[in-house]
Amino acid sequence: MLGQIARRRLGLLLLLHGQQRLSNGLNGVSFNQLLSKETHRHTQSSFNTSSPISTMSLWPFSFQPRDFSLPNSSWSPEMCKAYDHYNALCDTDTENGEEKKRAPWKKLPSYNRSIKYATGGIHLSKLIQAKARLFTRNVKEQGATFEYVVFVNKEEKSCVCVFQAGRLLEGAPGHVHGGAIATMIDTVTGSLAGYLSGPIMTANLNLDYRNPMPLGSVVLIHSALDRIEGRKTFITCKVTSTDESKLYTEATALFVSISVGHLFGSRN
Ligand SMILES: CCCCCCCCCCCCCC(=O)SCCNC(=O)CCNC(=O)[C@H](O)C(C)(C)COP(=O)(O)OP(=O)(O)OC[C@H]1O[C@@H](n2cnc3c(N)ncnc32)[C@H](O)[C@@H]1OP(=O)(O)O
Repeated sequence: MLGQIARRRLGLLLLLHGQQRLSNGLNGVSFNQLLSKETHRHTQSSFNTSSPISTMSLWPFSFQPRDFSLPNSSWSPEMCKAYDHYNALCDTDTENGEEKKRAPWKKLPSYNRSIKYATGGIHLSKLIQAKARLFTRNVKEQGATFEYVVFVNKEEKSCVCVFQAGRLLEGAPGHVHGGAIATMIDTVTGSLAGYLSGPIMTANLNLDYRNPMPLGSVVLIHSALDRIEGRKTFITCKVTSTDESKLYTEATALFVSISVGHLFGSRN
């Protein structure tokens, strides 16, 4: 029984890669209504987290989980500028909540773990490893590691991530570790594949490092759907400077759609 509940919850969570899907679960409340578009308000309100939910509900999140992809004081002016640029391309709401325009761009929210907001009590928590944290969001010090925000263009089936690499990501002296770059590429291409195809796992990731990326720099990670063949979703990716004049890394990735049971050791 608990296994069934966990599988159902995890199925929901794995589907929730996109803001569109997230907003569908908010009882008609647009996710944009929960997010301020003003950078300073983002900075103040993003530290608010909600208290745990003790009762069972079909919705696994509390209403205002902390979104780690909102501006904070560690963001450089270049990071804020890129964020503002893409955020301005997203849907906007009027004051009474009705959408003023429909834009193809959506900002994806980013949590340190989805499970924190699941309900179901102690038994479910044990099943889903309550101490687990998303790798890219597991250092509390802001700006020390991965600062990033992902914007998806649903019409073009592409996305752009604005990424600021913190001082704890050093590889070659003064430059970003290749594994940290690969982590971000996996995260961004995986987010796009999950947004488009539902529950997936990375099957193959190919990287070409073209230029060293200075530590502390802000880059754009552009990802786009190449093709879908049955269970296989192929994504292309390139990492550039914010003015796109410099190419840092190119990549291709293959994601395979999985059943939720795959994560529990079942291949069915
Ligand atoms: C809101 C909450 C969200 C929070 C999330 C935040 C975002 C984070 C996003 C993070 C994202 C990060 C995510 C992560 O980091 S996921 C972690 C890293 N990945 C893994 O651990 C995956 C391990 N591998 C597996 O589990 C299985 O091998 C998979 C599931 C991949 C396939 O096993 P399965 O038994 O299911 O399928 P199959 O073997 O019949 O193959 C099916 C098809 O695929 C083709 N194939 C398979 N492998 C390869 C290969 N290497 N190159 C080329 N092709 C390959 C194969 O030929 C076949 O093609 P065809 O013959 O049908 O044509």
